[in-house]
Amino acid sequence: MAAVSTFSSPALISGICEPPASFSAANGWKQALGFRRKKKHRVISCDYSCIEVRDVCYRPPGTELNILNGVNLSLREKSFGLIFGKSGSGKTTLLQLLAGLNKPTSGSICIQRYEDDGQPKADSELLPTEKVGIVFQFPERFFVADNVLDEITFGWPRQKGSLQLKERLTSNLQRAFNWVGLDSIPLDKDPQLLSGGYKRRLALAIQLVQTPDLLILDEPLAGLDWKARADVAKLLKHLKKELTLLVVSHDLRELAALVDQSWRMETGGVLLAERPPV
Ligand SMILES: Nc1ncnc2c1ncn2[C@@H]1O[C@H](COP(=O)(O)OP(=O)(O)OP(=O)(O)O)[C@@H](O)[C@H]1O
Repeated sequence: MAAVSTFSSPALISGICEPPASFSAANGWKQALGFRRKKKHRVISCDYSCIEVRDVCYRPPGTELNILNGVNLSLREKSFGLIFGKSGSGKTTLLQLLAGLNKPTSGSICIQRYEDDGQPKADSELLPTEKVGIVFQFPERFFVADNVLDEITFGWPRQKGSLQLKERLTSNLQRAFNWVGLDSIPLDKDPQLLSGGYKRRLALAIQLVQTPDLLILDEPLAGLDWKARADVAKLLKHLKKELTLLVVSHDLRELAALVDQSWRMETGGVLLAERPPV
């Protein structure tokens, strides 16, 4: 499976510049042939993409009540989005829709590209779920292997024909370990013997190996001591330079400084743009 980035590349800078005067003089033949000096022209393109949740409602199959009611949000690439709100308001339900674990009852979840002046560029595309990573609350409870290497490669393809994909994942692995600061941990260490903070780093690395464009985190600081919480928050600050992060959390104080956009989920599954109350 080829990794195709659905997000726009970093700002492109292209320019058509005149050569220096001395160079032009040496090329007098241009004038002889009637070439005109081109006006200096520099184009800086800063088009960007947003993940957009559009009017999404969700009602679990066989139930009578919507958990989410007309949810809208737009999160710019390589930014940090935070959703907070009361327990039971529907935050995790929304994350599950974004990760493709359930389908909205109505509405859509898309990638929309924009020109640098904010005008939409062509039609939006549905968000490809293979470009979304999700780290659940207390991810260490789902560790299955007895060493770090087996844990991180647990979901990798086992078929013989998937050599190319495995090679790509292996090269991603080193980068993911560097990103999360796991490079000093022996690969044969039992994941259950890692500290709380390092277990979270491992859970992040497992997702980062797949090079997601959007990484979703449900309560990434829950259950950690103050030092590990500070370390994971610092790591998330670093990660948002590389990819888009959408986080559900009650730990607003630690995360407030990272937030680019935030929303409160109200009881009844309504989402309102709001700064975290810290
Ligand atoms: N499959 C389901 N069927 C019926 N109700 C459900 C289902 N899944 C979730 N709910 C209900 O939907 C509501 C929202 O749940 P959700 O887990 O999304 O809330 P939350 O905001 O993430 O809560 P918390 O902050 O406690 O994690 C809850 O009342 C929950 O009981």
